Amino acid sequence: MLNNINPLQTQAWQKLQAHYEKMHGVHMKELFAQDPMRFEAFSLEFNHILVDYSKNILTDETRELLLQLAEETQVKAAIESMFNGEKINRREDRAVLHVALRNRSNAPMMVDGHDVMPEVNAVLDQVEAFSKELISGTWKGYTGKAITDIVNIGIGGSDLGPYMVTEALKPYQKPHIRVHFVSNVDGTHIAETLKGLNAETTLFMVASKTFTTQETMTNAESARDWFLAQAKEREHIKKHFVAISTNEKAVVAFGIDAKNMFKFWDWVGGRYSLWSSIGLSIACSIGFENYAKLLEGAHDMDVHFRTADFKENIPLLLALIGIWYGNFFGAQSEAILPYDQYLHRFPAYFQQGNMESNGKEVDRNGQEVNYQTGPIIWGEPGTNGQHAFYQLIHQGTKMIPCDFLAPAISHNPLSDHHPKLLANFFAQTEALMNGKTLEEVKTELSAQGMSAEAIAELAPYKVFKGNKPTNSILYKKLDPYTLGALIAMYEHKIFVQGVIWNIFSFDQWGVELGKVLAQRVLKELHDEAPVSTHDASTNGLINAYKKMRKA
Ligand SMILES: O=P(O)(O)OC[C@H]1O[C@@H](O)[C@@H](O)[C@@H](O)[C@@H]1O
Repeated sequence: MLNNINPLQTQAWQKLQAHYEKMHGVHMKELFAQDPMRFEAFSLEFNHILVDYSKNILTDETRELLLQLAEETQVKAAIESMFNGEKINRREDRAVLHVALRNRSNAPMMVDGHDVMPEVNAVLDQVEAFSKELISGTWKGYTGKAITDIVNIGIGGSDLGPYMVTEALKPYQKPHIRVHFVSNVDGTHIAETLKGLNAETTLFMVASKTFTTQETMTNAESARDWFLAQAKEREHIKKHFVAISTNEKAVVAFGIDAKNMFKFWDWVGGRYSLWSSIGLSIACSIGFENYAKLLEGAHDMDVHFRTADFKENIPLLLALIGIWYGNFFGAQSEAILPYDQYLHRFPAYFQQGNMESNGKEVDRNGQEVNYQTGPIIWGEPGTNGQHAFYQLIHQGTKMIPCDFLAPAISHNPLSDHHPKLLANFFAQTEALMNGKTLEEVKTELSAQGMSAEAIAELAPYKVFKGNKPTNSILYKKLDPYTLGALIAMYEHKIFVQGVIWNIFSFDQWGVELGKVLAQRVLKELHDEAPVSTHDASTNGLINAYKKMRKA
């Protein structure tokens, strides 16, 4: 079971607090100057993924104390509880076993005393068979034509994962199958997606764990209307709609053949579900063999996470570094900056992964925490971000620890693009670390022939303090295996942080409020009469909306 330890009560926390007093004035430049082996001491490798965490404000002692924090908060036992299928999602009384979905060793994984692997494998077989039929064109639409376009309809975990992965693995996509994602209840999303599609050759995947989510069901109904406007017969739905869900009753009620339902289980959290049949769109886009490699990469990272010594445990160390900045330096956010265009949805994916998991203020005793929990996650691909928001990272008043990710080999080695991209990747972390002193700026400006007066005026603006922490994650090539490993790495980082913060990472009660409120307001929007049931602002806005629509 999970511990119930307030991290502030640990000895390690007290020691880290004292250690922080020593460390917060230290410049990383000094740490590099003191230790020529710093890169070797603070970097790790995992199957063609190099994680360099040496550009952080930490020493051996910091690492030891952080590792002690992980010991004292019983992270090891928590990892075992997850892998052993214990109900660590306690407020929903569920196990947390997405690791079973990618358990390529096939060793038994137990939930409620039974091995889930046979069911997991059965659904994977179903995914494999279906994706093969679809890709080979054996699966035919209602007029006998092969499918050319897949539309995945889902939101949150039923959208972000498959969308991110299919974008990331575009080089592996089967060219004759296009995949589209519709998530927003804004009718524009589905309307624009359906433009140019042909009902005869389009297959909809309605992806929803609950099969009750308003956005998804509304989009699915509109997709069905669009389809039936052309196909006419309801009977044809079964050739063009499949469902991915845990709710068979609702799937059948929608008109989807139970045979075309791909199930998963309540022990798979939405934001951890791309490894389940929610990954069907991925398998149909890149082929099952590639999807299996994605699972394999994640599985190998799982094994690393479960078995590696803490000092060499990549997800664990990344988690501890995050805690070091969030809880001691007061950093509010973390940026994920992929120097890999294919990963353009990766930050958005982990925005949900991280913020829905660890955006919690109540601990495992039901008490409000008196320390910081989950960070704000954001980011955009480099080099675009450099020309947009890096200014604040370099010279703003906030500390923003950044993860830089990049492939050594590009899928698109056009002329000098990749060396230029990677030059930026290396230069940025170096600049963020070193900064530029006033002296350096002055020397530079005077070499340009500037007058002493002009230098005095301009120089302060050109100073970079540096000492901005970064992790550099350099991988050989973005293939399915590597992507699987990278995703699992971040998932486990989030898990460790939740354990240490003594919060429940696998529920998401905070999302529920909006759903309930929107239902109430929706009823009022269907009525023409002005409303007076809310606060003055909300009443004013709703009534203005009603008036604008009439005018
Ligand atoms: O897959 P369904 O059930 O449609 O849920 C979709 C999403 O809904 C949100 O409210 C959250 O709870 C997410 O974790 C979830 O992924």
